[in-house]
This record gives sequence, structure tokens and C-alpha cells, in this order.
Amino acid sequence: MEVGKMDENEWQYHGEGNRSLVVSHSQRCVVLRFLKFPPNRNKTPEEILHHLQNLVDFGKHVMKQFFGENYVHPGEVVQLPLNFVKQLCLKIQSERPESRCDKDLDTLSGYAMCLPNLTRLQTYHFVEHRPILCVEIKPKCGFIPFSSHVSQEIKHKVCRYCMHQHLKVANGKWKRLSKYCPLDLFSGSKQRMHFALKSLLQEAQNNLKIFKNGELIYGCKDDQDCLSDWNELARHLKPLFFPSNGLVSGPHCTRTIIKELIHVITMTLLSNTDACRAGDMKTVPISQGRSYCEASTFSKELVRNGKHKMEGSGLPRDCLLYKTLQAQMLDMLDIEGLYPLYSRVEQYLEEFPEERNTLQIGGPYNEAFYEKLLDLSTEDDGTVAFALTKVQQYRIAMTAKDCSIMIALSPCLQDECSEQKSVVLSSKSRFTFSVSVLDLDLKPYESIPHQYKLDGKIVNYYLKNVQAKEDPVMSNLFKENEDCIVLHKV
Ligand SMILES: O=P(O)(O)O[C@@H]1[C@@H](OP(=O)(O)O)[C@H](OP(=O)(O)O)[C@H](O)[C@H](OP(=O)(O)O)[C@H]1OP(=O)(O)O
Ligand SMILES: Nc1ncnc2c1ncn2[C@@H]1O[C@H](COP(=O)(O)OP(=O)(O)OP(=O)(O)O)[C@@H](O)[C@H]1O
Repeated sequence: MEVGKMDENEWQYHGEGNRSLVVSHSQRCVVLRFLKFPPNRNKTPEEILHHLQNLVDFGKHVMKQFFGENYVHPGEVVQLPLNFVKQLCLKIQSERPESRCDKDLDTLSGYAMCLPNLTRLQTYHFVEHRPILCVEIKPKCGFIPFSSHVSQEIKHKVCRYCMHQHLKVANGKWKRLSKYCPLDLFSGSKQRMHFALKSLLQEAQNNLKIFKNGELIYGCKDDQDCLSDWNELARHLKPLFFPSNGLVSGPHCTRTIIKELIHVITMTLLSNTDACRAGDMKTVPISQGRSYCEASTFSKELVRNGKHKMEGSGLPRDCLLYKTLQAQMLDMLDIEGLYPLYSRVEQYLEEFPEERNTLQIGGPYNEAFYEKLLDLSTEDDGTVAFALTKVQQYRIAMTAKDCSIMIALSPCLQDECSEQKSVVLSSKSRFTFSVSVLDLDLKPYESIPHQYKLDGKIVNYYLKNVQAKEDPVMSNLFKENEDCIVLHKV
């Protein structure tokens, strides 16, 4: 990218999260990702450059090892003319959702990250003229804690996402509860994955977005601004899934198109598009803990209907969901087991503050940092080294629990699909596709006390306001059927 000749008119607002804002180029398949900060809390340009470089290094040296070469796009740090950034900021301000305006785009440092636009097929090239669909999923934590440090039994039964939903609705973050349960998506069972994806389509919150030709066509910018009309979505999808059919009409046709979409997403999520083996990480046995969540509507329906066999066929080992789950499961002790270890590191740092750099708490995120993450032992020998390894593994796990998966799909004719490209079939179409992972920013060490408090709040709210009112017949049914419910294959 030629940063000397930047014109804000060539860039448009694309989206934002809690910590960064993204603009996309109208012609080229690239985005710029800027950091955001609360007003008047801007950092120095040097600090921002250091932070961004750390993010890129972390992607390159650590997350690529966990997820595999093809899935991760660390991008590069670019320095932009300050005038361009200021003009861009003014240009996009009116498009930002209100709920995200508590933080301002960093316009003072001139630094940003340049990344491939993952809503396009993975290239840095010019915008293609064939239509491109992109589905973004933020799957959240896909397992139930298996740690013996967990103090509340409910955490061994109901997943964090399902519990957190109740607190979010009570706080007004979202209007309705979602039926999505991450354990269904991560189950590897097509039936459960279909249910999870349908639930995401019913209540997208910030877990699902769909883009066509780089434009958001389905999903929420925030609670006030949501595109959620299935007929409208089907209208967008129809030419891609049924290229030679007439107009979309009636709910039946909409449902058929949505089903096709869900099928295609499921198949791409179960595929392996990374030829390289991810790192030399020993894996956490995926069979640990329970493979279903008692609050999942899917599980409840099954048990209510007297069907006790929960299909959990397990994920193929090379697919991105499997790798995401593996990284998430580096949280082996749960925040309740981790917090005392964090306190041990804190105490040590209070005594020896000059050791902070040697311990690599704020980086550098290089090969040495990665190597230290490979020790999966949970036997505490009382050392700071043990505590630090668990803290760093926990930070990786938290990162993987908050990342997003991008699936880009483009229709192709049979003779156009070369052997090297990944292809997925729907009943009347075929698509080349790519799968990537984004938002792999390492979670800060400093956020651990917040995680500890939030965990308590989520669980207490659930126990007091939801479980207390739950149908006792239902929980007995789960208890009775505990042994019958089939677990993941190892
Ligand atoms: O704690 P959670 O599970 O609510 O996750 C936060 C996300 O909320 P969610 O539940 O996905 O709506 C939250 O997403 P939103 O801002 O709500 O879209 C952020 O991703 C936050 O990460 P960070 O602190 O900005 O690095 C996330 O915080 P971390 O816990 O990942 O630090
Ligand atoms: N490389 C990319 N290509 C296309 N879209 C992107 C890319 N990176 C980010 N986005 C879009 O911008 C949105 C915000 O980016 P991102 O998730 O990185 O923000 P964040 O502030 O770090 O998120 P969080 O709230 O989880 O901390 C994403 O949800 C996605 O839609």
C-alpha cells in the first residue's frame, strides 16, 4: 500500500468492536484497523506503535502456531499521514453505532494495522467482480469447565455463554435471549451445528454478521441497529444459491434458502483448509468435561422428548473450530483456579518490579514466548514460573474465546473450480471458499481481576434469577439421563 498518497474518499467505514475500528478500501481487498481509546486517554505514538507491533508479532509467532498458517492473517503496521487519519475519522463518524462511541479512534499517532479484507476471498488483490458472501461468527467458549477448582456446581452443567445471556438481557445489552449455545456449534454433530447456526440467524447479537460484496447485509451494528429480516436475507442469497430460478416468494422459499446457507456454513466449518499442521502443541484431551450444556434449547428438547442420545460426533482434527477449541481449553484451571496464581505473580512483581520484562508479560511475543506455553502440566510446584505459565496460557485461551471466524464464499462453475481451491456444494450451486480467524489480540494480563469478578457476577445472577426458577422436573430428567448422554469421541 502506498501510504504517501492516501485519500479518505477511497475508504469506507466497515465495522468496529470494543477496542478497534476498521475501514475498508473501495477497490483493493485491504482494511485498516485503528485502535480506539476512551476520550482523553490517548497514548503516545511510541506506545501505540509498540502495541500494534506486539499484536502483529503475537499473530505471527504465537497464534499461527496454534491455528495454522492459512487461517491467521497478522497483517502489518503502517504509518499514515495524520491529515488522512483526521479526515477519515470525520468522514466515518456519522456511521458509527452510538453504543461504540464511548471510545475515540486514535487520530494522533498515525499508526494502524493493514490487513487483507477477509470479507473478500483471501487476497490482497483488487476487488473481484463475482459476488462474494462472507459469514462472520464469534463462537465464544465451546466447552464446560472441567477444573476441580470450580466452586459452583452449575458451572459444570451450564456453559458460560448461556449463563451470561441472562445477565446481558437484564443489563439491557440485548433485548432477547439467544437460543445459540456454543457447545452445539463445537459439537461436530451436523444436527447440533444446524441448530446452533439457525439460532444465530434468529438472534444474531454480536455473534453473527453476513456480508455480501463487503457490505453488511445481516446482523447487528448494535442493539438499536440490526438487519434481521430473513426474507430480505433470502433475497440477497437467492442468486447465489439458486442462480437459474425465478424470484423468491413465500416463507417456504425463504426457509429453503436459509437451510442451504446453514448447510454450506456447516460444511466449511468442518473442512480443513490448512495444509500445514499447527505447531507442536500437545493437545488438551477434548473429551474433558461435559459435551452438552443443560441450558441449551437443543439439549432440553432432546431430553424432554425422551431421546437421551446426544449426538456428539466430535470435530475433525484439522478444522478451524477444533483448533479454536484446543486453544480455548488452555484455560485448564478455570478463572477460579487461575486467580490465586495471578496473585502469586502479582506479589512477585511487587517485590521485583524490574522482572516484568524478563517475564515477558507485555511481550515480546516471540518464539521463546510460544515455547513457554507448551508445558501443559497442572501440578503446582509453588513456583512463580508455574504460575506465570498458567497465566499466559489463560490469556491465550481468553483470546481464543473471543475471536471471530470468517467464511468467505464465492459461486463458481464446475470447470472454474481448480483443484487447489476449496469447494463446497449446495444443492444447486458450488462455491469456492476460504476460512480465516480474526481478532486474535492477546488479552491483557491486567484484565484478569475483571475476569474473576465478572465470572462471579454471571454465576450469581444465574443462580439467583434463573436456576432458582427452573423447572425441577427438567433438571431431574438431566440427572436421570446423565450416563446415557453420549460424549465426544476422543
Ligand atoms: O467477557 P465477555 O465474554 O463478555 O467478552 C467480551 C465481549 O463481549 P461479548 O460477551 O462477546 O458480547 C466484548 O465484545 P462487545 O464489545 O460486547 O462486542 C469484547 O470482545 C471484550 O473484549 P475486550 O475486552 O474488548 O478485549 C470481551 O471481553 P473478554 O472477556 O474477552 O476480555
Ligand atoms: N481483516 C478484516 N477483514 C474484514 N473485516 C474485518 C477485519 N478485521 C476486522 N473486521 C471487521 O471489523 C469488526 C471489528 O474488528 P475486531 O473484532 O478486530 O474489533 P475489536 O474491537 O478488536 O473487537 P472486540 O470487541 O472483540 O474486542 C469485526 O467484527 C469484523 O466485522
